[in-house]
Amino acid sequence: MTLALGCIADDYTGASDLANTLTRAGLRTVQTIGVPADDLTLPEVDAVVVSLKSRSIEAGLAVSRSRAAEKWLRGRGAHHVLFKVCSTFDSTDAGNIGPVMDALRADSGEAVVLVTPAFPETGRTVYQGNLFVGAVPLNESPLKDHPLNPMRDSNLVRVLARQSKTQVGLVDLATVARGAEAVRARLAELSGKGIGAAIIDAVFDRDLEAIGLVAAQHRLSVGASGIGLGLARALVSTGKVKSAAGSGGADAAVGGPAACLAGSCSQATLQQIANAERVMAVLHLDQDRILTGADEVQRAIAWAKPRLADGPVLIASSATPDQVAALQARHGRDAAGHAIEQAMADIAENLVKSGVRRLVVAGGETSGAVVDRLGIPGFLVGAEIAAGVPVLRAVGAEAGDMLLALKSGNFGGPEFFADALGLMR
Ligand SMILES: Nc1ncnc2c1ncn2[C@@H]1O[C@H](COP(=O)(O)OP(=O)(O)O)[C@@H](O)[C@H]1O
Ligand SMILES: O=C(O)[C@@H](O)C(=O)COP(=O)(O)O
Repeated sequence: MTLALGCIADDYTGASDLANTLTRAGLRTVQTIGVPADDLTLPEVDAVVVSLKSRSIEAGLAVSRSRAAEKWLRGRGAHHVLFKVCSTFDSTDAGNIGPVMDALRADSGEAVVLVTPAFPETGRTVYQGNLFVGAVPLNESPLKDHPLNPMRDSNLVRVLARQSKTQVGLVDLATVARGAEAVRARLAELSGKGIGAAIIDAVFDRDLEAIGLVAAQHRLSVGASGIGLGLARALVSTGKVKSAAGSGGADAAVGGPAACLAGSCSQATLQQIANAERVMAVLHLDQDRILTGADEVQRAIAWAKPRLADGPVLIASSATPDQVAALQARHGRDAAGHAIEQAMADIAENLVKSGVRRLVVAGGETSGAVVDRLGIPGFLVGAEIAAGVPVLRAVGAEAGDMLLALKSGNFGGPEFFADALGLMR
C-alpha cells in the first residue's frame, strides 16, 4: 500500500470527521486507532487517519505518540502528513498543538508549516488569524466554557505562538484569494524571516482548495477537516489519486439493540439530548455518585438492560457550564473528566456484553475512552449523518460486526441521535 496522504488526528471524533471529509472528496480512507498492529488487515486505500487520544494528555506523550504515527505513515509512502486538530483549536498554553507541530516539523524537515482550523461547512472560518465559530469569535463562543480546554483567545497567531518554539506568522485572506502562487510567495517570505509556522485565513471552500494545492507540495500541515478537503481535492485534481465514489457498503446493517452515550457538555449536545427525550429512553447520570465511587455504572446498566429490547436508550453525563464548574470545584477538573470518561467506558463495555452492536457516542474524549475499552483497532467510513460525522463500521473488533458514530460535541443537527440511528440499521 502506498499512501497518497497520511493523517494523525489528536482525537477519535476528529479522526472520523477527517476520514469522512476525505472519503466524500473521493479518497479511499481508513481510520485506525493508534498505529496499526502488523497483523491488522487494512484494505487498499489512498489515505490512513491514525487516531490518537493526544489532545489533553501531557505534551511529551502527545509528541512521542504523534512521532511514532508519522514514522508509520511515512514508511507507507505518505509524502504529506496532516496533523488533524480541532476546528475550534482545542488546546492550552501547554499544548498540545504547538509541541506536536514543532516535533513533526523537525522530523519532516519542513521550513514553514501551514496551519488552519477553518472548516466552513461547520461554520469555522479564519480571518486575519482570528477563528470564528459561526458568527462569533472563538472566545465568545460556547468553547469559552469547554470542561478541559476553555478557549478564551480567538487570535490563533497568539494562541499558537504561546505553545510553539517557532515564530508564527499569518497568510491573510487577501493573499489566499490571489491563489496558490501568491500563497507560495508569502510562505517563502515568512520562511526567509525564520518564521516556522503560518496561520492561513480561509472563509470558503475555494480558499481551502488554493491552500490544498500549496500544502500538497509541502511535507506537513496542521488543521481541521477543511484543509483535509483542500488536500484531497488537490490530490484528485492533479491526478495523484483516482477519485473513488461511495462507501463500499461500510454501513450495511448489523441489527441488534442500539444505545447512545453522551459525555460532551457542549451546547449542541445538551440540545440534542433534550430532543432525544421525545423519541428514546434517557438516563441522566449522577456525576457526584461517579466521583465518590458509588455504583452509578451498575445503576445505569440495570436501567438500560430491560429497555434495550424495546428501542434505543441514551445515557448522559452531560451538564450545563455552571454544573460542570461546580463539579470541578468539588473534585478537580482532570479527576472529574477522567472518572466520567471511565464510567462511560464501563457502561459501553457492559452494553456491548448485553448485545448492543449499534453505538452512538457524543464527545471526543468520551469516544476515545469508549473505543479504547471496546478494543476496536479501526473503522471503515460509511454514510454521512451530519457534517463531520459518518457512520463507522468497526474493523477487527473483539465484539465482531458493529456500527458506531463518534460525534464531536459541537457537531450534528438538533435531532442528531435519531438521525444517527436512522442510518445505523
Ligand atoms: N457533568 C460533567 N461535569 C464535568 N465534566 C464532565 C461532565 N460530563 C462529562 N464531563 C467530561 O467533560 C469532557 C468532555 O469532553 P469531550 O468528551 O471531548 O466532549 P467534547 O466533544 O464536547 O469536547 C470529558 O472529559 C468528560 O468526561
Ligand atoms: O474539527 C473538529 O471540530 C472535530 O473534528 C473535532 O476534533 C472535535 O473534537 P471534540 O469536540 O472534542 O469531539
